[in-house]
Amino acid sequence: MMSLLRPHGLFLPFIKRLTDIKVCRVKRRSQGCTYNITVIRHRWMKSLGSVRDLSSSATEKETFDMSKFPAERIRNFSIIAHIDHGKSTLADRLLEMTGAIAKTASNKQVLDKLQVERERGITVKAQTASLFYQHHGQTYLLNLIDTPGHVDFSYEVSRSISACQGVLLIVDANQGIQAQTVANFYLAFEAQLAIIPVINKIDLKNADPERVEKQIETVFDIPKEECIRISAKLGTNVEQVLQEVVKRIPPGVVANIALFGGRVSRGDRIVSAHLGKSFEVNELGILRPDQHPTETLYAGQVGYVIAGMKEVKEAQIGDTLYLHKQPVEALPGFKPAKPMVFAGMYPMDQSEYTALRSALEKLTLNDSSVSIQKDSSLALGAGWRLGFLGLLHMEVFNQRLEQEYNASVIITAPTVPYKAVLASAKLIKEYGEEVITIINPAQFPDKSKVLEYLEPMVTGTIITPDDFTGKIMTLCQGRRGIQKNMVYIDDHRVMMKYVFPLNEIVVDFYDQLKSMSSGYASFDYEDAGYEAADLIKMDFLLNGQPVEELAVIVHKDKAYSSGKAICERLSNSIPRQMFEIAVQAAIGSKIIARETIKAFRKNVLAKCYGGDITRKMKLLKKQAEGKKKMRRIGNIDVPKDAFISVLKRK
Ligand SMILES: Nc1nc2c(ncn2[C@@H]2O[C@H](COP(=O)(O)OP(=O)(O)OP(=O)(O)O)[C@@H](O)[C@H]2O)c(=O)[nH]1
Repeated sequence: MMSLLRPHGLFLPFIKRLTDIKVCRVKRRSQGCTYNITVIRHRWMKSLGSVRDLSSSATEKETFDMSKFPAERIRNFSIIAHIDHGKSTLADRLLEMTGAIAKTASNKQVLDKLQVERERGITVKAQTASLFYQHHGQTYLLNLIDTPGHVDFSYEVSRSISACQGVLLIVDANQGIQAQTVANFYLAFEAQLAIIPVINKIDLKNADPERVEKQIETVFDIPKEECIRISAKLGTNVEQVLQEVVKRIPPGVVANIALFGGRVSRGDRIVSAHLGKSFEVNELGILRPDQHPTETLYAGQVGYVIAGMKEVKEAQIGDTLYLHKQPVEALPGFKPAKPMVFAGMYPMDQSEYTALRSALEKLTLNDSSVSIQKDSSLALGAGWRLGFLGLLHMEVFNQRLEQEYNASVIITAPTVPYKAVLASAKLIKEYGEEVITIINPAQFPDKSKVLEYLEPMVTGTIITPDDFTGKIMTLCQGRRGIQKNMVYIDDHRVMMKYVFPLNEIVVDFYDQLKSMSSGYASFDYEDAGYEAADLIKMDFLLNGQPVEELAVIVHKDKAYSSGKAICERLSNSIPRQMFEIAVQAAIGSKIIARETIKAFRKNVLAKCYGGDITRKMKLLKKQAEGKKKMRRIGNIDVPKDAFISVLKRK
């Protein structure tokens, strides 16, 4: 009975791993046994009503009697794959076939709920849905957790994976195994999950499922007989997928036991072990994928709970919740997501500060992987320093701010978390620690204070058709990459492993890799610790004034080339103004590069001779609107995108 707390059981990892679906854990002691109940707080779904309304398409809202599902009829599984290999499409088909949603065109990609997800066609947030599936006269409860495909969100993937006992590993029948397929496979493999390889898009003209089966045998050592060939789009063989889920994925270890014990009901008081605060359970239920209230959730079941929590801090993922007056020890093993890219965020105009703060609070409520702290800058005023999982994550966050909260912000050049080992006991006392983390170039300590600087490293996996290996190796060397390994995974495809400084790949590496391989190469990376590096801080000056928000930390060997390149990009992105502007790069007091932006007077009324005042007003208004997208630094108008675009190599 006590195996409920096993680290790879349903509850602990599930709670550890889901972000937006607020998962809480309730442990209950009863008759001498400890029971563990998972409840999910799913607040943000409500606010997305405008994006999607399933209430008419889903079956009538009903209250489910969850006590009717013994653990042997529960399967918790996840769909993992490289981006665009068809996870969301398959998830939609599974939802349709189990009647969780109606079969209509408007229900496409039901689990992709965010506007940004629909626009970009990518999944950002892991979603969960409970499916009821009839198999051999029995009803099974299948908890499906959809996952994102992009590297930035692999954190969400590992969250989802740990909640499961099995995964569907989707591989595109045309593209074959890609870098994230490999990364995701290992996540599932290390978690000792049942892995069902599913070859999708067999309807495509160029589909070559046999070649993909061979790759799966070579790379993952899974016999090709275990692969299921499907077309998620047409529904071909999708029924077989559900059957195999029931057959091959074991029921949850924890759920086996939990069913006979603990439960949480509406009206119960639960206490957060993390905060010691108590909350009343106002509502709870399961997800199909809509919220369906139930009176009670029993151990072994997955659902949501709304418990009057008001701030994101009150719903820490990984927290242990227990029933009031029945305290338990908080469960270990919770590891928060680690931001890898930091950037400053400022309102376009200081008058928008309060509105932006409220938007940030709301948005971080459903994306707890974003770290946030107050910051301020001479040029940009009061703002924040935010930490993201990667650059795409940052862009998606920014896009959501604009779309969902109508907020317009300046994001400064992103930086990775560097470290510095301080040189003297006095400094250690002053900073409070021997090794400090630098997430803002403005805090970069001078060389005289430091024994050594350290930079974060990653191990990158690249899979590419062999035509492009030469070019890609040159690209990797240019990014200070060290090759560790190179193998053929079939007749034409090569898998390469490199160790890179994170800084070198975080901004534009993926874009360059894609464009030089005509989109065929794929890339994924994982944390590889820190290494000593010769780092310096480089400042940029506009008309002789250093602009702190433009400062970057670079490797010494690259200082001159990147200083020159950034000056060029800045001079291209700052529009001509009524006076000449000097753009300079400096290390300490030494100027190492310079560009000049020529003066230019744009008189928008020049063509408006005489008369029509309304036309004049219109032109002036248009000019004023253009200016709104600029931020004045000193007397220079700088476009809001200049800060981030300076780091993007063309
Ligand atoms: N021809 C064909 N196209 C498919 C099939 N399954 C998915 N697609 C298409 O492939 C594209 C990507 O599918 P998605 O389901 O969005 O892929 P995904 O893996 O969820 O993507 P991310 O969420 O961004 O990781 C879409 O244009 C789908 O219509 C299939 O079986 N056959």
